[in-house]
Amino acid sequence: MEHTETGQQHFRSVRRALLVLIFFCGLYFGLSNTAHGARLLGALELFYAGFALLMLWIAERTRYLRAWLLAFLIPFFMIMILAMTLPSSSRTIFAWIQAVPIISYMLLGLKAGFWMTLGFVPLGVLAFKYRLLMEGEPRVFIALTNLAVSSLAIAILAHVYERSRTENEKRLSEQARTDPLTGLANRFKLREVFERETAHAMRNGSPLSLIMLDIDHFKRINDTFGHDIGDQALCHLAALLAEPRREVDLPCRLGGEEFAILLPGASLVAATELADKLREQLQDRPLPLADQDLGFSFSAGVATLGDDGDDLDALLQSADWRMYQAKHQGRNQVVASGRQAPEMESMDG
Ligand SMILES: Nc1nc2c(ncn2[C@@H]2O[C@H](COP(=O)(O)OP(=O)(O)OP(=O)(O)O)[C@@H](O)[C@H]2O)c(=O)[nH]1
Repeated sequence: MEHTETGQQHFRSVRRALLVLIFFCGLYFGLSNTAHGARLLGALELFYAGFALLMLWIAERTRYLRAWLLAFLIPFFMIMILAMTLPSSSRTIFAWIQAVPIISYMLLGLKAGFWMTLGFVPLGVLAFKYRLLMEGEPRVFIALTNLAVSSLAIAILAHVYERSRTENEKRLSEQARTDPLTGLANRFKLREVFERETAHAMRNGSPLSLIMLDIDHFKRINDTFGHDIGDQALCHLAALLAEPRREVDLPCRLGGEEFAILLPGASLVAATELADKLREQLQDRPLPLADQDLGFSFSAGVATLGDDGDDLDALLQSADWRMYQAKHQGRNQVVASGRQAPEMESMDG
């Protein structure tokens, strides 16, 4: 199941609604069955009304929600099917078979929803057949077909709905992590990947470095050639940064004409060499325009995990300071040493 913020909110609202519904149904049927003498069934239904209330409370607190939901739903469906086979229960109880796919997909998501539906809907249909035969129903086939086909239709709809919902959510979540102009990752994704890669680097004692780069005199490009050509220059550089190297490298656009590349496994020296190589490649590869080639350059600062800080902000700060140092020294160059992030300086000094 997706774990985006919107996905979590959707899942939470659906879960609350279904659990509240199960609570009220359990309460109503529990009381009514008890009043009509079906004490065991009534007691089980009242128990489940209480369990649904407890689940509402647990769901907000547990780290093992999926396991709790399975522990809630599997006996719930088993009791439902057991109730169907009892001669004392009303035959209309079989309408609940159709709720199995909805409850399963909405509470458990696509995969677990599919397996729960596949397990319990046929069981419910079999229970219905048993009940019809027990009661000497003359038109068993047509009654069974009605229940099986309507349950299948609901199962298919629940599956298609849940699949397209998760796909849409995935697409939206990808969009939120992508810079719309260049198609590179944005700051949000950089932070996400940084957290993951830092944990990995610290576990394995491997290096991790960051290059930050900024196009030189970009305002001049905009002013001279227009904003559209400025955008083309940004995309041109983005394409160069995105050229395949190692799969773990993450080029991203931080905003405006500022870019960064996260380099898991790369030392400061290796990252500096890469920044310099990219700088030379950009010089050899100007942006082709209709009547001329537009050459431009960038200045870059490089920082590395550990020596320049342990979090992204510290690394960005060091790399940013060095990048501006490169600008002051005449632009079109890479700086990999000099002032560190303030907390690192105070540790050193
Ligand atoms: N075309 C285009 N321009 C942008 C975009 N985002 C920011 N800019 C422009 O980028 C320019 C940045 O200019 P400055 O910050 O002065 O930097 P610079 O001209 O590159 O000068 P130095 O960094 O000192 O070399 C501004 O003119 C912004 O309007 C964008 O998405 N597209």
